[in-house]
Amino acid sequence: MKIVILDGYTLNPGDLDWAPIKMLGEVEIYDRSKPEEIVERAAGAEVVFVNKVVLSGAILDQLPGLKYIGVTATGFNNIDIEAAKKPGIIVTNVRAYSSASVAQQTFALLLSLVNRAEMHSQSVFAGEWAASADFCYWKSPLTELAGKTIGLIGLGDIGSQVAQIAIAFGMKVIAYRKHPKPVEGIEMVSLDEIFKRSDVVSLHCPLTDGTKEIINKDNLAKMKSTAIVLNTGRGPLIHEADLAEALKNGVIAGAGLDVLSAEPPKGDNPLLSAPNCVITPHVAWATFEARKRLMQLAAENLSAFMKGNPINVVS
Ligand SMILES: NC(=O)C1=CN([C@@H]2O[C@H](COP(=O)(O)OP(=O)(O)OC[C@H]3O[C@@H](n4cnc5c(N)ncnc54)[C@H](OP(=O)(O)O)[C@@H]3O)[C@@H](O)[C@H]2O)C=CC1
Ligand SMILES: O=C(O)C(=O)CO
Repeated sequence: MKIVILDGYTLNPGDLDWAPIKMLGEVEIYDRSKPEEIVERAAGAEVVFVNKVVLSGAILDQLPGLKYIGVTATGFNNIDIEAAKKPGIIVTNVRAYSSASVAQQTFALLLSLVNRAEMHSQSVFAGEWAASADFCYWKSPLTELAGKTIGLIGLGDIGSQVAQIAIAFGMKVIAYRKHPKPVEGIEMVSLDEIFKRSDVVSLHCPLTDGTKEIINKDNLAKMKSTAIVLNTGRGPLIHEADLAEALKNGVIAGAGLDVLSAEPPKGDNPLLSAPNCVITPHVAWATFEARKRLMQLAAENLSAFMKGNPINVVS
């Protein structure tokens, strides 16, 4: 069975072993593939693995031999699922491999906004503490999380772990999800209440037609002027120009983002020059531990498919 990995570099830049997948067939590995390279590279393959390569209907139409797409990620918004269904291509994703890592990064972003450890450290190393008249000083207001309300949009594998950390910080957790059901210690609320009541709004839902640009001018206007938006989900969950304006005009106080609408971003992305905005380059998933699990689970997905009992099929 010919297996083509179209964008393998970010999963395994050299610190992991492809062995779990190599055991399952004849594997061709590409670090990255440009859109115009996909069809030629995947031609004749029954299996392709992609992380962020976009497999549109137009591309899938040109791959008649393809039987299986293994997404080496949780989010699968880069695949045209309806187009894959027509010829019966099975698409699988990998759930929960990085939930702890993403929840950790969510708080890394939040703490970087409310404590500014890096900014203060840079100031100390620039000599400002040595020159200070007082034993302490701060360069930006510091905020205690205990007692604050965090509003989660999405309460699945990642949102649930974020909730546990928030509770450990003494925060009140409110949440909105697609299929609301009671969860101990968390108040389920409407989307409107998330925006109105939260000191921190954190996005943990998939990117779909229903969630695209859920952070927009109208919803930002409902938020407290002291509120923070966190996004470790997908960039297009946010209307970026609206968020940049809101940060500039003090409509909200800050944003911590691990994802942007285009990755890598274009130089003119308005968030790159927005105030009180912390951005990391889509690293939430990328701990060694999570990538190692991802490799193993992606191979297990393919193995189950090859045995005729596919698991983690997305629809
Ligand atoms: N930055 C990074 O490195 C990573 C980012 N991600 C992103 O995080 C997302 C979430 O991952 P994960 O928690 O594992 O996924 P899950 O499928 O476990 O959870 C998704 C949650 O989103 C909710 N949801 C779905 N549609 C809507 C909607 N229209 N409105 C509100 N809530 C909705 C679901 O609701 P319900 O449970 O009621 O159905 C569920 O609670 C992924 O889709 C991916 O895009 C994932 C991994 C790494
Ligand atoms: O797993 C995911 O959804 C990620 O974004 C990491 O590739």
